[in-house]
Amino acid sequence: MSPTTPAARDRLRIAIQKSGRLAEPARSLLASCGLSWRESRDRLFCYGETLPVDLLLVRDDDIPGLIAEGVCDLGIVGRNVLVEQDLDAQAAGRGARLREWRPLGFGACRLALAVPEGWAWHEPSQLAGRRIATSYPQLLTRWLADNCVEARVVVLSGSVEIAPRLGQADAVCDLVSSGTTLAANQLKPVLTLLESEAVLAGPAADLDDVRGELAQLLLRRLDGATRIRHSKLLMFQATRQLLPQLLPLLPDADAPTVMQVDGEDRLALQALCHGALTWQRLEDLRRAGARGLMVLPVEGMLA
Ligand SMILES: Nc1ncnc2c1ncn2[C@@H]1O[C@H](COP(=O)(O)OP(=O)(O)OP(=O)(O)O)[C@@H](O)[C@H]1O
Ligand SMILES: O=P(O)(O)OC[C@H]1O[C@H](OP(=O)(O)OP(=O)(O)O)[C@H](O)[C@@H]1O
Ligand SMILES: [Mg+2]
Repeated sequence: MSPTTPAARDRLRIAIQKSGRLAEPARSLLASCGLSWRESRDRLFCYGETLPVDLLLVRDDDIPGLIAEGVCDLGIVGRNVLVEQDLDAQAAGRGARLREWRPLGFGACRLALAVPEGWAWHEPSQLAGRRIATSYPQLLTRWLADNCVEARVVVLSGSVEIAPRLGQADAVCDLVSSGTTLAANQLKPVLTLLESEAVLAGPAADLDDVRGELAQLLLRRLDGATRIRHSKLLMFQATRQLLPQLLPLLPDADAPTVMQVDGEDRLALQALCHGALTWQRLEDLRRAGARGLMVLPVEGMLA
Protein backbone atom coordinates (compact mmCIF):
# COMPACT_ATOMS: atom_id res chain seq x y z
CA MET A 1 0.00 0.00 0.00
CA SER A 2 2.91 2.37 0.56
CA PRO A 3 4.46 4.13 -2.48
CA THR A 4 7.95 3.24 -1.20
CA THR A 5 7.69 -0.55 -0.92
CA PRO A 6 10.28 -2.31 -3.17
CA ALA A 7 7.49 -4.13 -5.03
CA ALA A 8 6.18 -0.74 -6.12
CA ARG A 9 8.73 -0.63 -8.98
CA ASP A 10 7.07 -3.64 -10.62
CA ARG A 11 3.99 -1.51 -10.76
CA LEU A 12 3.22 1.42 -13.01
CA ARG A 13 2.78 4.66 -11.10
CA ILE A 14 0.80 7.56 -12.57
CA ALA A 15 0.73 11.07 -11.05
CA ILE A 16 -2.55 12.95 -11.33
CA GLN A 17 -3.83 16.19 -9.84
CA LYS A 18 -5.15 15.71 -6.29
CA SER A 19 -7.81 18.39 -6.62
CA GLY A 20 -8.52 20.98 -9.26
CA ARG A 21 -9.75 21.05 -12.82
CA LEU A 22 -8.01 17.91 -14.08
CA ALA A 23 -8.46 15.71 -10.99
CA GLU A 24 -11.89 14.20 -11.64
CA PRO A 25 -11.68 13.87 -15.46
CA ALA A 26 -8.22 12.25 -15.19
CA ARG A 27 -9.49 9.69 -12.72
CA SER A 28 -12.66 8.93 -14.71
CA LEU A 29 -10.63 8.47 -17.89
CA LEU A 30 -8.34 5.97 -16.17
CA ALA A 31 -11.38 4.25 -14.61
CA SER A 32 -12.91 3.96 -18.10
CA CYS A 33 -9.73 2.02 -19.03
CA GLY A 34 -10.73 -0.63 -16.48
CA LEU A 35 -8.55 0.56 -13.58
CA SER A 36 -9.81 0.67 -10.01
CA TRP A 37 -8.00 1.51 -6.78
CA ARG A 38 -7.95 1.33 -3.02
CA GLU A 39 -7.17 4.74 -1.54
CA SER A 40 -4.63 5.23 1.28
CA ARG A 41 -5.85 6.85 4.50
CA ASP A 42 -4.02 10.12 3.73
CA ARG A 43 -5.71 10.10 0.25
CA LEU A 44 -2.40 10.74 -1.51
CA PHE A 45 -1.86 7.26 -2.94
CA CYS A 46 -4.27 4.90 -4.70
CA TYR A 47 -3.27 1.26 -4.95
CA GLY A 48 -4.33 -0.36 -8.24
CA GLU A 49 -6.58 -3.38 -7.72
CA THR A 50 -7.58 -4.57 -11.20
CA LEU A 51 -4.08 -3.93 -12.63
CA PRO A 52 -0.73 -3.07 -11.00
CA VAL A 53 -1.21 0.60 -11.87
CA ASP A 54 -1.10 2.99 -8.88
CA LEU A 55 -1.95 6.68 -8.66
CA LEU A 56 -0.11 9.41 -6.81
CA LEU A 57 -2.33 12.44 -6.06
CA VAL A 58 -0.31 15.67 -6.19
CA ARG A 59 -0.27 19.37 -7.18
CA ASP A 60 -0.24 19.61 -10.96
CA ASP A 61 2.98 21.67 -10.97
CA ASP A 62 4.83 18.77 -9.33
CA ILE A 63 3.89 16.20 -11.99
CA PRO A 64 6.65 16.83 -14.59
CA GLY A 65 9.34 16.81 -11.88
CA LEU A 66 8.05 13.56 -10.37
CA ILE A 67 8.27 11.87 -13.78
CA ALA A 68 11.70 13.35 -14.56
CA GLU A 69 13.02 12.07 -11.23
CA GLY A 70 11.55 8.62 -11.83
CA VAL A 71 9.29 8.80 -8.77
CA CYS A 72 6.34 8.31 -11.15
CA ASP A 73 6.34 6.71 -14.59
CA LEU A 74 3.58 8.75 -16.22
CA GLY A 75 1.40 11.73 -15.37
CA ILE A 76 -1.72 13.56 -16.48
CA VAL A 77 -1.10 17.28 -16.66
CA GLY A 78 -1.95 20.33 -18.78
CA ARG A 79 0.28 20.78 -21.85
CA ASN A 80 0.84 24.35 -20.59
CA VAL A 81 2.55 23.01 -17.44
CA LEU A 82 4.49 20.30 -19.29
CA VAL A 83 5.90 22.64 -21.96
CA GLU A 84 6.69 25.43 -19.48
CA GLN A 85 8.63 23.08 -17.20
CA ASP A 86 10.39 21.40 -20.09
CA LEU A 87 11.57 24.78 -21.39
CA ASP A 88 12.69 25.58 -17.87
CA ALA A 89 14.69 22.34 -17.68
CA GLN A 90 16.28 23.07 -21.05
CA ALA A 91 17.16 26.63 -19.96
CA ALA A 92 18.87 25.09 -16.92
CA GLY A 93 20.85 22.79 -19.23
CA ARG A 94 18.99 19.63 -18.21
CA GLY A 95 17.81 18.81 -21.76
CA ALA A 96 14.43 17.53 -22.91
CA ARG A 97 13.53 14.86 -20.37
CA LEU A 98 9.85 14.39 -20.95
CA ARG A 99 7.48 14.16 -23.86
CA GLU A 100 3.75 14.25 -24.49
CA TRP A 101 2.64 10.64 -24.93
CA ARG A 102 -1.00 11.38 -25.77
CA PRO A 103 -3.40 14.33 -25.89
CA LEU A 104 -6.41 13.37 -23.78
CA GLY A 105 -9.22 15.60 -25.05
CA PHE A 106 -10.24 17.41 -21.86
CA GLY A 107 -9.02 20.47 -19.91
CA ALA A 108 -8.95 22.61 -23.05
CA CYS A 109 -7.67 26.16 -22.66
CA ARG A 110 -5.12 28.41 -24.34
CA LEU A 111 -2.21 30.49 -23.20
CA ALA A 112 -3.00 33.92 -24.58
CA LEU A 113 -1.45 37.33 -24.64
CA ALA A 114 -3.96 39.99 -23.60
CA VAL A 115 -3.78 43.77 -23.62
CA PRO A 116 -6.04 46.51 -22.17
CA GLU A 117 -9.31 46.83 -24.11
CA GLY A 118 -8.43 50.39 -25.08
CA TRP A 119 -5.28 49.40 -27.00
CA ALA A 120 -5.46 49.34 -30.78
CA TRP A 121 -3.60 46.09 -31.41
CA HIS A 122 -1.66 45.60 -34.66
CA GLU A 123 1.51 43.58 -34.07
CA PRO A 124 3.91 42.11 -31.47
CA SER A 125 6.40 45.01 -31.78
CA GLN A 126 3.91 47.13 -29.81
CA LEU A 127 5.06 45.21 -26.73
CA ALA A 128 8.66 46.45 -26.98
CA GLY A 129 9.76 47.95 -23.66
CA ARG A 130 6.46 46.95 -21.97
CA ARG A 131 5.95 44.82 -18.86
CA ILE A 132 4.02 41.56 -19.30
CA ALA A 133 2.72 39.66 -16.26
CA THR A 134 2.59 35.86 -16.47
CA SER A 135 2.89 32.55 -14.62
CA TYR A 136 4.48 31.09 -17.78
CA PRO A 137 7.80 32.98 -18.09
CA GLN A 138 9.50 30.34 -20.27
CA LEU A 139 6.74 30.14 -22.85
CA LEU A 140 6.46 33.92 -22.93
CA THR A 141 10.23 34.42 -23.18
CA ARG A 142 10.42 31.95 -26.08
CA TRP A 143 7.59 33.74 -27.89
CA LEU A 144 9.21 37.16 -27.34
CA ALA A 145 12.54 35.86 -28.69
CA ASP A 146 10.81 34.25 -31.72
CA ASN A 147 9.17 37.60 -32.47
CA CYS A 148 12.28 39.69 -31.76
CA VAL A 149 10.49 41.71 -29.07
CA GLU A 150 12.35 42.98 -26.02
CA ALA A 151 9.88 43.27 -23.16
CA ARG A 152 10.05 42.77 -19.38
CA VAL A 153 8.57 39.54 -18.03
CA VAL A 154 6.89 40.03 -14.63
CA VAL A 155 6.46 36.61 -12.99
CA LEU A 156 3.35 36.15 -10.83
CA SER A 157 2.05 32.84 -9.47
CA GLY A 158 -1.66 33.77 -9.67
CA SER A 159 -4.21 36.57 -10.17
CA VAL A 160 -2.25 37.63 -13.24
CA GLU A 161 -5.13 39.48 -14.91
CA ILE A 162 -5.32 42.08 -12.17
CA ALA A 163 -1.68 43.17 -12.67
CA PRO A 164 -2.40 45.91 -15.25
CA ARG A 165 -5.05 47.48 -12.98
CA LEU A 166 -2.57 47.45 -10.10
CA GLY A 167 0.06 49.16 -12.27
CA GLN A 168 2.35 46.10 -12.09
CA ALA A 169 2.23 45.36 -15.82
CA ASP A 170 1.03 46.70 -19.17
CA ALA A 171 -0.18 43.39 -20.61
CA VAL A 172 -0.67 39.78 -19.45
CA CYS A 173 0.01 36.29 -20.73
CA ASP A 174 -2.29 33.78 -19.02
CA LEU A 175 -4.63 30.84 -19.51
CA VAL A 176 -7.98 31.59 -21.07
CA SER A 177 -10.95 29.35 -21.57
CA SER A 178 -14.25 31.26 -21.49
CA GLY A 179 -12.55 34.69 -21.54
CA THR A 180 -14.65 35.86 -18.55
CA THR A 181 -11.65 36.68 -16.34
CA LEU A 182 -10.01 38.80 -19.05
CA ALA A 183 -13.26 40.68 -19.74
CA ALA A 184 -13.81 41.27 -16.01
CA ASN A 185 -10.41 42.96 -15.94
CA GLN A 186 -10.97 45.06 -19.08
CA LEU A 187 -8.45 43.05 -21.09
CA LYS A 188 -8.75 41.50 -24.56
CA PRO A 189 -6.88 38.49 -25.95
CA VAL A 190 -4.80 39.34 -29.03
CA LEU A 191 -2.61 36.25 -29.62
CA THR A 192 -2.47 32.59 -28.69
CA LEU A 193 0.94 31.28 -27.63
CA LEU A 194 -0.15 27.71 -26.92
CA GLU A 195 -3.30 25.62 -27.39
CA SER A 196 -3.53 23.38 -24.36
CA GLU A 197 -5.41 20.36 -23.06
CA ALA A 198 -4.69 17.60 -20.56
CA VAL A 199 -2.02 15.21 -21.82
CA LEU A 200 -0.47 11.93 -20.76
CA ALA A 201 3.15 12.88 -20.05
CA GLY A 202 5.98 10.40 -19.80
CA PRO A 203 9.74 10.13 -20.09
CA ALA A 204 11.35 10.93 -23.47
CA ALA A 205 12.34 7.26 -23.88
CA ASP A 206 9.93 4.31 -23.67
CA LEU A 207 9.83 2.36 -20.40
CA ASP A 208 11.62 -0.92 -21.01
CA ASP A 209 10.69 -3.29 -18.17
CA VAL A 210 7.39 -4.72 -16.95
CA ARG A 211 6.17 -1.14 -16.53
CA GLY A 212 6.71 -0.64 -20.28
CA GLU A 213 4.29 -3.49 -21.00
CA LEU A 214 1.75 -2.04 -18.58
CA ALA A 215 2.18 1.38 -20.20
CA GLN A 216 1.54 -0.12 -23.66
CA LEU A 217 -1.58 -1.86 -22.39
CA LEU A 218 -2.79 1.39 -20.86
CA LEU A 219 -2.07 3.34 -24.07
CA ARG A 220 -4.11 0.87 -26.13
CA ARG A 221 -7.03 1.24 -23.72
CA LEU A 222 -6.66 5.03 -23.59
CA ASP A 223 -6.68 5.24 -27.38
CA GLY A 224 -9.86 3.17 -27.44
CA ALA A 225 -11.46 5.23 -24.65
CA THR A 226 -10.56 8.64 -26.12
CA ARG A 227 -11.63 7.54 -29.60
CA ILE A 228 -15.12 6.48 -28.56
CA ARG A 229 -15.75 9.17 -25.96
CA HIS A 230 -18.14 11.06 -28.25
CA SER A 231 -18.98 8.12 -30.53
CA LYS A 232 -22.19 6.16 -30.95
CA LEU A 233 -23.07 3.01 -32.81
CA LEU A 234 -25.73 3.60 -35.45
CA MET A 235 -27.76 0.63 -36.72
CA PHE A 236 -30.38 0.62 -39.44
CA GLN A 237 -31.74 -1.35 -42.37
CA ALA A 238 -32.04 -0.29 -45.99
CA THR A 239 -32.25 -1.74 -49.47
CA ARG A 240 -28.98 -2.14 -51.35
CA GLN A 241 -29.83 0.40 -54.08
CA LEU A 242 -30.26 3.18 -51.48
CA LEU A 243 -26.66 2.91 -50.20
CA PRO A 244 -25.30 5.63 -52.55
CA GLN A 245 -27.75 8.14 -51.00
CA LEU A 246 -27.28 6.95 -47.40
CA LEU A 247 -23.49 6.66 -47.07
CA PRO A 248 -22.77 10.35 -47.81
CA LEU A 249 -24.97 11.18 -44.82
CA LEU A 250 -22.40 9.42 -42.59
CA PRO A 251 -19.14 11.30 -43.32
CA ASP A 252 -17.98 10.94 -39.70
CA ALA A 253 -18.51 7.16 -39.56
CA ASP A 254 -15.99 4.34 -39.78
CA ALA A 255 -16.60 2.08 -42.80
CA PRO A 256 -19.97 0.49 -41.92
CA THR A 257 -20.43 -3.24 -41.41
CA VAL A 258 -23.00 -4.39 -43.99
CA MET A 259 -24.96 -7.62 -43.47
CA GLN A 260 -27.48 -9.22 -45.77
CA VAL A 261 -30.83 -9.70 -44.03
CA ASP A 262 -32.98 -11.68 -46.49
CA GLY A 263 -32.78 -12.22 -50.21
CA GLU A 264 -30.31 -10.01 -52.12
CA ASP A 265 -31.73 -6.62 -51.42
CA ARG A 266 -32.35 -5.96 -47.74
CA LEU A 267 -29.26 -4.97 -45.74
CA ALA A 268 -28.57 -4.30 -42.08
CA LEU A 269 -25.85 -1.71 -41.46
CA GLN A 270 -23.92 -0.75 -38.39
CA ALA A 271 -21.56 2.22 -38.31
CA LEU A 272 -19.49 3.79 -35.55
CA CYS A 273 -20.20 7.54 -35.83
CA HIS A 274 -17.81 10.02 -34.25
CA GLY A 275 -19.94 13.18 -34.65
CA ALA A 276 -23.24 14.10 -32.98
CA LEU A 277 -26.17 11.94 -34.04
CA THR A 278 -28.89 14.56 -33.79
CA TRP A 279 -32.60 14.01 -34.44
CA GLN A 280 -32.09 16.05 -37.61
CA ARG A 281 -29.52 13.56 -38.93
CA LEU A 282 -31.70 10.58 -38.06
CA GLU A 283 -34.62 12.20 -39.89
CA ASP A 284 -32.40 12.90 -42.93
CA LEU A 285 -31.34 9.23 -42.96
CA ARG A 286 -34.95 8.12 -42.70
CA ARG A 287 -35.94 10.36 -45.59
CA ALA A 288 -33.12 8.79 -47.63
CA GLY A 289 -34.60 5.32 -46.99
CA ALA A 290 -33.06 4.07 -43.70
CA ARG A 291 -35.47 2.09 -41.52
CA GLY A 292 -35.32 0.78 -37.94
CA LEU A 293 -32.73 3.41 -36.97
CA MET A 294 -31.13 2.73 -33.61
CA VAL A 295 -28.41 4.71 -31.76
CA LEU A 296 -26.42 2.80 -29.13
CA PRO A 297 -23.79 3.95 -26.64
CA VAL A 298 -20.30 2.45 -27.01
CA GLU A 299 -18.71 1.23 -23.78
CA GLY A 300 -15.34 0.12 -25.06
CA MET A 301 -13.31 -0.45 -28.21
CA LEU A 302 -10.01 -2.12 -29.01
CA ALA A 303 -8.63 -1.62 -32.51
N1 LIG B 1 -9.92 28.24 -17.39
C1 LIG B 1 -8.83 27.58 -17.07
N2 LIG B 1 -7.92 28.18 -16.33
C2 LIG B 1 -6.84 27.52 -15.95
N3 LIG B 1 -6.52 26.28 -16.32
C3 LIG B 1 -7.37 25.65 -17.06
C4 LIG B 1 -8.55 26.26 -17.48
N4 LIG B 1 -9.18 25.39 -18.20
C5 LIG B 1 -8.43 24.30 -18.23
N5 LIG B 1 -7.30 24.44 -17.53
C6 LIG B 1 -6.24 23.41 -17.34
O1 LIG B 1 -6.36 22.85 -16.03
C7 LIG B 1 -5.07 22.78 -15.41
C8 LIG B 1 -5.22 22.76 -13.91
O2 LIG B 1 -5.87 23.93 -13.51
P1 LIG B 1 -6.09 24.24 -11.95
O3 LIG B 1 -6.71 25.59 -11.88
O4 LIG B 1 -6.83 23.11 -11.32
O5 LIG B 1 -4.57 24.24 -11.47
P2 LIG B 1 -3.87 24.67 -10.12
O6 LIG B 1 -4.69 25.70 -9.41
O7 LIG B 1 -2.47 25.00 -10.49
O8 LIG B 1 -3.94 23.31 -9.29
P3 LIG B 1 -2.94 22.67 -8.20
O9 LIG B 1 -3.59 22.91 -6.89
O10 LIG B 1 -2.90 21.21 -8.55
O11 LIG B 1 -1.59 23.33 -8.35
C9 LIG B 1 -4.33 23.96 -16.01
O12 LIG B 1 -2.91 23.82 -15.93
C10 LIG B 1 -4.81 23.92 -17.46
O13 LIG B 1 -4.07 22.95 -18.19
O1 LIG C 1 -11.17 32.39 -19.38
P1 LIG C 1 -11.72 31.95 -18.06
O2 LIG C 1 -12.78 30.91 -18.20
O3 LIG C 1 -12.17 33.10 -17.21
O4 LIG C 1 -10.55 31.20 -17.26
C1 LIG C 1 -9.27 31.77 -17.11
C2 LIG C 1 -8.88 31.91 -15.67
O5 LIG C 1 -8.94 30.65 -15.02
C3 LIG C 1 -7.69 30.44 -14.35
O6 LIG C 1 -7.72 30.95 -13.08
P2 LIG C 1 -8.31 30.14 -11.85
O7 LIG C 1 -9.81 30.16 -11.92
O8 LIG C 1 -7.72 28.77 -11.79
O9 LIG C 1 -7.81 31.02 -10.68
P3 LIG C 1 -6.27 31.20 -10.22
O10 LIG C 1 -5.44 31.46 -11.46
O11 LIG C 1 -6.36 32.40 -9.32
O12 LIG C 1 -5.92 29.90 -9.55
C4 LIG C 1 -6.69 31.21 -15.21
O13 LIG C 1 -5.51 31.52 -14.49
C5 LIG C 1 -7.47 32.43 -15.59
O14 LIG C 1 -7.38 33.42 -14.60
MG1 LIG D 1 -0.80 24.23 -9.91
